[in-house]
Amino acid sequence: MEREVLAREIIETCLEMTRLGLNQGTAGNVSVRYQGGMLITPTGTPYERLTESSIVFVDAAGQFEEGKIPSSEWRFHQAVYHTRPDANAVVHNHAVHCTAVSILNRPIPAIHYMIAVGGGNSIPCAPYATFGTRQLSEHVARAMKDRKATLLQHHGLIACEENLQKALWLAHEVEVLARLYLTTLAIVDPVPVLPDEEIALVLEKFKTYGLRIEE
Ligand SMILES: C[C@H](O)[C@@H](O)[C@@H](O)C(=O)COP(=O)(O)O
Ligand SMILES: [Zn+2]
Repeated sequence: MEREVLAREIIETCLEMTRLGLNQGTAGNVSVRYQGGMLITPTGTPYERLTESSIVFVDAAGQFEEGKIPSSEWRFHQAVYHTRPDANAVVHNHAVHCTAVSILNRPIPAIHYMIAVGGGNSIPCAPYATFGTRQLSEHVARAMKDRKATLLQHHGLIACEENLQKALWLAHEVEVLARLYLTTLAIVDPVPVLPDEEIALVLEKFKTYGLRIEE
């Protein structure tokens, strides 16, 4: 796809993320895999101010275009693309319920069968490291080796998918799971969970069932 079209899709994804209540201020960032590297949102820029020319190309070596500064988190986006060849889009946000669970430093367990959207029986919580660091990107790579989403301790959420629409959809689903988890956790701890065999069955069914949107 042409760079300008992808840049517009990135901006639409950012704006939709805010409309869905998944983000606030300049928190979060969005990227797509592009020409061996990625196209990514610039650092510290309110989404409503973004234009196609604000989007930054970062190459495989981590070099970026002159005169533009990519998201401070380009390293963990790059780590996801290395770790997950199936991912073409990455979304990061500070959604309130995901971030609240991350502060408790807990994975989201199999409280609902939709946990399988993340590729397993839990949404993990990657250990804390300062934002923008190589250490954080290493934690992300480890957590997302066998998952499409992870919480970031004391920080937020990352989700990846084959395209931007699906990555945003996944981020929204995980936020719903986090909300369900916190709601039930206020009543009982540990929260009842589905057995691994049931999640394995749902994972199998999800191979042919999922979000259907026209490209
Ligand atoms: C401090 C940053 O907000 C950090 O939380 C980062 O992870 C983020 O969400 C937005 O940073 P960028 O504007 O640099 O993408
Ligand atoms: Zn962040």
